[in-house]
Amino acid sequence: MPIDAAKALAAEPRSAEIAWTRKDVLLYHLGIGAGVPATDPDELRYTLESRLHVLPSFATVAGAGSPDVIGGLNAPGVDVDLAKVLHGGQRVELHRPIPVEGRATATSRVAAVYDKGKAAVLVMRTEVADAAGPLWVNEAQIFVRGEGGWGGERGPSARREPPTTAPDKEVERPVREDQALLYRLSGDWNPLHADPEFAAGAGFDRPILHGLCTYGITLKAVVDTVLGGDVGRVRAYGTRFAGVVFPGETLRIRMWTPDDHAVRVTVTAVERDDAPVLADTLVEHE
Ligand SMILES: CCCCCCC[C@@H](O)CC(=O)SCCNC(=O)CCNC(=O)[C@H](O)C(C)(C)COP(=O)(O)OP(=O)(O)OC[C@H]1O[C@@H](n2cnc3c(N)ncnc32)[C@H](O)[C@@H]1OP(=O)(O)O
Repeated sequence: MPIDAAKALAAEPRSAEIAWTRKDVLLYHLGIGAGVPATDPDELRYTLESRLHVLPSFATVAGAGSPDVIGGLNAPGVDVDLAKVLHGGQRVELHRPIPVEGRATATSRVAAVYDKGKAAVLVMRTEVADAAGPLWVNEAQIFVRGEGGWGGERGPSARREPPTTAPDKEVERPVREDQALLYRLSGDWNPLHADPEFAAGAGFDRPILHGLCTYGITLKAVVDTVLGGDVGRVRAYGTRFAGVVFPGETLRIRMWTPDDHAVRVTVTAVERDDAPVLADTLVEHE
């Protein structure tokens, strides 16, 4: 059985030591499109080690590749075909700003397994702490096509309507043709994002962008547009991946600021009649 929900949920949390350097942070920032224009002082805080601040979505890649971290798919009771996997959603909660380099312990477990009939949704939760205390919590929702139907709990519904009022801010962000090739160097080597044959086997005309790359591009746009470029103001950031992005497309990022502590966001693909890309997206901030 590819997903044994009972076994996955009963498994003890697993811990792994993770570490990251300024170089990892710089590479991540380039992978989500930072540094354009290269000499813009506002960009240098993402690209120059002497001025470096860490975009909080770096939490999703810090320590990526560490074999004991089950935030990826190596969890007990989970044995799925990578070609059936899509990233369904992501939430990061920050306890404090992420240091530009660090060592920490990541503790991961499968927090929920939902049976959507034609698909399964796995919820992977990872808590990260260093010697000074808790740093962040990651929760990833992983959508596994063709794996439902065992009679399990259906879980919450993802269907919600976007805001109907005009946004307070709107920006466009072009996605480079080689964005996924850069982004994957931060640790997600899934061939779905680079290998045309693998992508075709998964049902796509060409490789698609990592969901977490769109996630990072969007958070940077919100921080730069609404939060005065201050990454330290972000408290939490959640989204649902509502549709694929192809490298080379343009993202339209719309922002609503209903109060002093939240930014609601939608992201659409401009060249495909504003097809939804990110939905149910909220940045909570100071
Ligand atoms: C650490 C992190 C580990 C990362 C692992 C992943 C590795 C990465 O390399 C992989 C990626 O980056 S993939 C790229 C990013 N993701 C995407 O592009 C997915 C985009 N979304 C889609 O294609 C569809 O919304 C799709 C296909 C997701 C759903 O569309 P439909 O099949 O049409 O579903 P629908 O009929 O609308 O709904 C069926 C039930 O599922 C729930 N649901 C829908 N979208 C969801 C989503 N995104 N996440 C979670 N649940 C979702 C619906 O609510 C519905 O359930 P219910 O009937 O109970 O409401």
